[in-house]
Amino acid sequence: MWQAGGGTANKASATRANLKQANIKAKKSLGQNFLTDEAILKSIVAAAGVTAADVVLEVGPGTGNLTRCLVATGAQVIAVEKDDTLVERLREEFARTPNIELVHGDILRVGIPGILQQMQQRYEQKQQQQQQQEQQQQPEASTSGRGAPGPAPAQAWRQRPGGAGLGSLKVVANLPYNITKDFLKATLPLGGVVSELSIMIQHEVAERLVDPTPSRPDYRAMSIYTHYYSSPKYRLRIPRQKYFPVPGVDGALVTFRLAPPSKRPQVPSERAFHALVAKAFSERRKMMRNSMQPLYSSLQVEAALEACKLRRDARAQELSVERFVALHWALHRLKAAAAGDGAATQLAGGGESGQLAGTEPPADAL
Ligand SMILES: C[S@@+](CC[C@H](N)C(=O)[O-])C[C@H]1O[C@@H](n2cnc3c(N)ncnc32)[C@H](O)[C@@H]1O
Repeated sequence: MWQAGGGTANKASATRANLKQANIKAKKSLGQNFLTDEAILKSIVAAAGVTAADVVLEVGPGTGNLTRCLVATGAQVIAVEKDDTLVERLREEFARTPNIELVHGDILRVGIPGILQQMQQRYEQKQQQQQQQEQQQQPEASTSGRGAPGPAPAQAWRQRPGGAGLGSLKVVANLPYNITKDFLKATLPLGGVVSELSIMIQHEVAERLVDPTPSRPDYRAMSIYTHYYSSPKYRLRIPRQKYFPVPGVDGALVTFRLAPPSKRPQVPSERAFHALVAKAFSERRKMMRNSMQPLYSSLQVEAALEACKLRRDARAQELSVERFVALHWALHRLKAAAAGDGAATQLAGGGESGQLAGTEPPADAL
């Protein structure tokens, strides 16, 4: 167990000494830069608005510095760690802490829906065990006057508002920088399951993601993706010296309030919409009428731009989320008119069957 850990006391500043004593080297491949400033850790928890009523998912608890602060709020914490050695240490430290569930795994592989499923299974297993215990103890309890045993730890998280975390789950994480984009791509569309993400990301990336102003030199498809699914806010800059080992860049805390599906801009098909945006930005210097094939012909793009009162020579970086939405509808209507109503319904159907064939955004287009 970490010398300075245990209970709710946090000694993040002792991280370096603890790692050295345990002969553990921070792994660059897992983005292991641990936050060592207790005041900043507390500010993060405060900015995330974590209370005892919350269910919180932490990605990458690492040496437990942020985890201890989250646990101390009384919230039910689910912490997912990929590193074999660190997860064992965390298991030792939190063995007797009722409001935390540790999961050994890769968040990008398991995903948040997978984690919630695991929690549900753990809950059901513990419930079964509890029932068996109750049956065994019944004769004794009736003679000694003792009541049934208290709730199993996993039961506590289920009893929170939002049941099994649905709709109210908060994600708080000092994310490894190398998974930021993949994590956001997978998690931003989970509004309705997750209410808010409060995550530490690279300062420059944070500045870029929160600013929805078209024509910035670093305005790109990921900006549209982020603002389509969420309202992001830059909360706090974190100097690089507050981490161990010290990374080459500053960090920043950003909160993303996720929009549930009913509150997002309505489009004929979300996948087709993001494919359109990715394609438009894939050759950002080109006019869109020249960069959209094979999804749309130049003539279709020109007609749609005109219908949206946009210039015929418009480029992707000039368009806001709202204008992309309008363009998507205009293109959809043009295609539908050309193909007839039956095809229009297919095109707009949503879900797997409602997508345009071959329109999956390229992995790095965002
Ligand atoms: C930047 S450190 C943050 C550690 C700690 N939360 C802190 O603030 O000091 C990132 C943590 O995420 C873990 N990690 C890296 N990739 C992961 C993944 N794909 N799934 C889950 N954990 C991951 C690392 O092992 C490391 O513990």
